[in-house]
Amino acid sequence: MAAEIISGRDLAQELRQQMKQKVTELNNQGVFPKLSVILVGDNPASKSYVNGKKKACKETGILSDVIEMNHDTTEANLLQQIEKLNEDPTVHGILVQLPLPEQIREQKVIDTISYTKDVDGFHPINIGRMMTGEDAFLPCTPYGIITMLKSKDISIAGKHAVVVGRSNIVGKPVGQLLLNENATVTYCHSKTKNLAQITKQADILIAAVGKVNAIRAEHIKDGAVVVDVGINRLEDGSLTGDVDFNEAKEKASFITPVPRGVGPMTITMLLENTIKAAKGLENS
Ligand SMILES: NC(=O)C1=CN([C@@H]2O[C@H](COP(=O)(O)OP(=O)(O)OC[C@H]3O[C@@H](n4cnc5c(N)ncnc54)[C@H](OP(=O)(O)O)[C@@H]3O)[C@@H](O)[C@H]2O)C=CC1
Ligand SMILES: Nc1nc(=O)c2c([nH]1)NC[C@@H]1CN(c3ccc(C(=O)N[C@@H](CCC(=O)O)C(=O)O)cc3)C=[N+]21
Repeated sequence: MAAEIISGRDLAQELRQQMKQKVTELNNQGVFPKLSVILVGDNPASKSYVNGKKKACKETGILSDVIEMNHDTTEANLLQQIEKLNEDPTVHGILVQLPLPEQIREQKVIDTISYTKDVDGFHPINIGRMMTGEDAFLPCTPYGIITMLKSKDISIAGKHAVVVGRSNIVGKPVGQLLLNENATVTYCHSKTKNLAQITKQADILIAAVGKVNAIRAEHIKDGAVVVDVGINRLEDGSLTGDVDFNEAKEKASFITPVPRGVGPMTITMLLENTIKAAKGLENS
């Protein structure tokens, strides 16, 4: 059986259309949602992601501002810049593009962003609120994944979800959101033994590894839902995920492609979080 492909691009387009409306309504009330992105250094991949975010804001009527800082900028300088944005009432969302140069402590930066403007959902207060199920900014990639599953009426409650990867930005929070939806969740990582034996039990399999072909036919149960988060750039410049798509699509019931899968949904949820921030975290 060939899997149904879940197009993140199509869903993203549909949701962005609805968001335009929401932004217009806010504008009519004198509120102009604005995202400030800080980009440190000139990593080409980061630049390209930031451009994607800028373009998406523009399409939706959200104001955006990109602050570029030198590769050798100090941590103190960056923290000062964040404080300035924290205090600026015209700025609703703050995103510091990761990864950062090695002289800068990533966690220190995340902790400095006001949790009320933390549209990435990386601040410890938002992570804690996500765990307890209180209102929070949800991390964009995990939130996008849950939105994709729901758009296809894929039931999550009672399903065995296996997450391969345990980073703070993808693996851990996607497992938490699946748990919040009443899935039974298993995490795998680089120290996991017999990976295929565990992933083969998954009704919902999330691959967030960052390695080409980390997931192949042997890892997948017949009829599983396969979500490919990986973004790997091949030598010819093309993008591919963590899943061997051609093998997987023959076994899965649903599968997300790369590109045009989870990536566009990540950006869409960032827009959603920026609109939420403009309304005020506690009033949305
Ligand atoms: N589509 C999107 O919107 C986004 C895509 N990405 C992409 O998703 C991928 C993952 O990103 P991120 O979570 O930040 O990456 P990290 O490198 O932070 O995490 C990778 C995880 O995979 C685990 N891992 C590595 N090798 C193996 C293996 N052989 N078997 C099982 N687990 C393994 C690691 O284990 P351990 O913890 O033990 O080291 C780690 O937990 C990347 O390709 C990234 O580019 C990221 C963000 C957004
Ligand atoms: N503070 C912070 N927040 C992030 O959300 C964040 C980050 N740092 N650092 C890097 C990762 C990666 N990430 C992606 C977003 C969109 C696509 C995306 O739109 N991808 C398109 C392809 C884009 C292309 O062609 O280059 C697709 O998959 O179809 C990919 C990856 C967000 N991240």
